[in-house]
Amino acid sequence: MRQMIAGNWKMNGTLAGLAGFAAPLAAGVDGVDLLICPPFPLIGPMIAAFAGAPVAVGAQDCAVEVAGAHTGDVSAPLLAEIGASHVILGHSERRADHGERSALVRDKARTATAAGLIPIICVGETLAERESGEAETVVRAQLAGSVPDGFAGLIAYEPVWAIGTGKTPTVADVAAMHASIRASLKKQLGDAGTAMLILYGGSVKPANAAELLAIPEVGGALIGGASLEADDFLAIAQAAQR
Ligand SMILES: O=C(CO)COP(=O)(O)O
Repeated sequence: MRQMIAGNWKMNGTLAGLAGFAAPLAAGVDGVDLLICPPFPLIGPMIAAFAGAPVAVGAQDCAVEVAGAHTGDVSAPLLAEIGASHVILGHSERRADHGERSALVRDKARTATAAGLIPIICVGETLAERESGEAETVVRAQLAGSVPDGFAGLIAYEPVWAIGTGKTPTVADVAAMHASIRASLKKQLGDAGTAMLILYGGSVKPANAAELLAIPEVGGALIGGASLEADDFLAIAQAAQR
């Protein structure tokens, strides 16, 4: 299966830095889908910087409503209109910082899909949940709540304790979680759940990418810190399975 290497810039990046970031990535990486999700104001300029390059540009969130009196929110139809292809939904930082619950993530996924965006729904357990042996139960519940019927998008498994910490789960733990997510998706979505890409996210770096990306049912990576430097992002993409 063709893997996707996606960057989540979070609240990082500058307009001044875009051209320097885009140039080394402009040729793409054969056999691998590339996506960068910068902050909202950089989406349009990044699409322009990657014009003609095989690199998609997406958003990190969208509103559940399509338009109206929602100060500070950004609508999925507008994101689609300016050329965004994907939208990350339910990232643990949005669940933690903005109180986003799974039901809202599910409704945002419906709105995004209707607008023509491809959602990437994030799930993942906290350290306390992992240490108490509840990781798979927590993630199953997040999937049941966040993934709408008929969903056509991607899932990203991001253990909260691995994000920005330099810690990663063991290969066996990633394999077990991705197998569990696959089983949930098949149960919820039938055939559509069989081929859906399940990305791994959390401290993916050039040094550990090959090992993580070779794990069965890992369909690619969602990368925070290491997506900010083109060389690191490219090195991770080159480690992807083809
Ligand atoms: O949250 C992440 C991507 O969405 C992962 O972030 P890091 O790669 O910085 O750990």
